[in-house]
Amino acid sequence: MAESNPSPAVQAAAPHEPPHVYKANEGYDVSVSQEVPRGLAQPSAPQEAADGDEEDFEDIFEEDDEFGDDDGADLTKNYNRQRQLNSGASVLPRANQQKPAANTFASVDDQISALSKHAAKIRLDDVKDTQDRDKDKADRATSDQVLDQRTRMILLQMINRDVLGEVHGAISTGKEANVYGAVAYEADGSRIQRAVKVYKTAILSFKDRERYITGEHRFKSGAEKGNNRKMVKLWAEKEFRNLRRIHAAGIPCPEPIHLKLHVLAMGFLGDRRGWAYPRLRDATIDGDDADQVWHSLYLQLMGVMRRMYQVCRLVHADLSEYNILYNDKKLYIIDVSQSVEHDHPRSLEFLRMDIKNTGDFFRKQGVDTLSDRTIFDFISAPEGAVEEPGMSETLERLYTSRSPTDDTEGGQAQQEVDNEVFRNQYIPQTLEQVYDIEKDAQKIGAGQGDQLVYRNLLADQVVPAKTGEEASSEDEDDEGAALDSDGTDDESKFEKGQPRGKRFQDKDEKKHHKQAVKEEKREKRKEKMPKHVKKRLVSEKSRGKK
Ligand SMILES: Nc1ncnc2c1ncn2[C@@H]1O[C@H](COP(=O)(O)OP(=O)(O)OP(=O)(O)O)[C@@H](O)[C@H]1O
Ligand SMILES: [Mg+2]
Repeated sequence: MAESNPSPAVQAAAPHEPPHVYKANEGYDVSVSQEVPRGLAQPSAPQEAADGDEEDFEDIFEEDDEFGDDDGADLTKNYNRQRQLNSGASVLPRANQQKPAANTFASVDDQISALSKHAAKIRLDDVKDTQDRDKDKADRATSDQVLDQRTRMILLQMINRDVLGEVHGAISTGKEANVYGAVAYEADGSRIQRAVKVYKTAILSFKDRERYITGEHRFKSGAEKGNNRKMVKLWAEKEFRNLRRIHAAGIPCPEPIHLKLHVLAMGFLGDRRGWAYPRLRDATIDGDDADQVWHSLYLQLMGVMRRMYQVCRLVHADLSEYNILYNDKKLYIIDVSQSVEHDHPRSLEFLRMDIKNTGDFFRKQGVDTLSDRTIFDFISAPEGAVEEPGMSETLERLYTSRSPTDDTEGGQAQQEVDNEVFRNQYIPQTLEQVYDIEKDAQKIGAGQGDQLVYRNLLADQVVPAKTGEEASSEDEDDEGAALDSDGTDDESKFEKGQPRGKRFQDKDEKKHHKQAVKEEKREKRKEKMPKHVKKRLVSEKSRGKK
């Protein structure tokens, strides 16, 4: 029961709840008091205990999951399945028991020995750690990046399928994942660099990740504690899907190539010799035009955030100089496993935090930035360009339309105050969360709707509009129904690039339309068939079909 288990991680943001403590590159911090879920409370190493146990490799040799369509319902299904399995985790023998395994134990054995011929292609001693080049490499090679047997098997399988040719040492070893350099060979024998992100399957910090999953329709049933191997798999899947969306939108990021359980193969962002591009944090930008470059990088990044929001319908949720790589005046977005959809109950809070963190960084570089609120509006406004150079032009216009005092010292102090106010303002995500709806409605009525922080979201976020057809085909009152973002939200809409709801309509027109639909429904209700009669008819009909 939700009441008996009031874990902060599974609750949506309460109105006026202060933003959570944010740690760069780690996302939002959980309060120290938070209980560690059972099943996750175990020492962080070794990753897996089941070395040499064939049964433990079975899922590796199962048919690959389909990632053909980016359908939200799929993930929800996975999650529901996961939840059922987890609810009896200790008594249930194995996840896939009900399904006849494609591979018998013997064939798993055979496959393992067949793969062993590739063993020499995993060469982790070849370390290219760009983050800490001076750290004792040998040390890390022996402690941090030892692969567990399952991971090794997955990598061998990827080698066997020519997804990878060889796997080299770690580019980065972190708390939640290690990233390895790899190469693949094209049909003509040419080498391509790859990166392989291996999520750690026995880590405590994954408990924190629940907040990014809970409330998102793609993970409707909420993250389940317990079976962390499955959790990590879903987490990797989330990064893979998010990467695919971002990549498809033409935003610079690693190309998603292959995913197997907790191992994700992607395009390598780095030079031909295998050195990864530096994080923006470590980038050296000098020369006479350095200021100009920093300014244009700022515009570039704000544009990327807008495009991610409007085209991919995603908020990065851990965007900072740590999760952006830099090369040749271009920014690359990485680490998107925690990125959330529009309908996540905290997506706007995360967006605001992304704006703060990136803004802070550019301000430190001496860039004259726009206020957080201005950027928030720029990113969330449905109208306007969603590609370059249009987005940069919009930003430049925002600079010129600033009050003339803004770039003076006093103006900047004022901006800091404004930013602080904005950061503490409560942003509702749904109509239910609007604190004082009557007051806000009055504001809109008095033509002051522009003062609302969430004004750009009125069309499809706070008051998600349905199309006329959808709205009139429903029995319930439209407001109530419109509040639920149903789990069946079809992501193919996103792929076709269709606008969601009626956000592109004129505001007045929308109001009139809504009124008309309401009117129509009121009329309909008068001659509505009683529910019990309808039920009977429906069941008779369906029986007739059989
Ligand atoms: N596709 C890539 N090409 C080159 N380098 C990469 C790529 N992906 C990640 N890296 C490098 O690996 C580092 C860590 O990657 P990422 O941020 O995705 O992991 P993480 O989830 O932050 O891991 P952790 O939180 O455990 O540190 C990055 O800072 C970057 O240096
Ligand atoms: Mg990172």
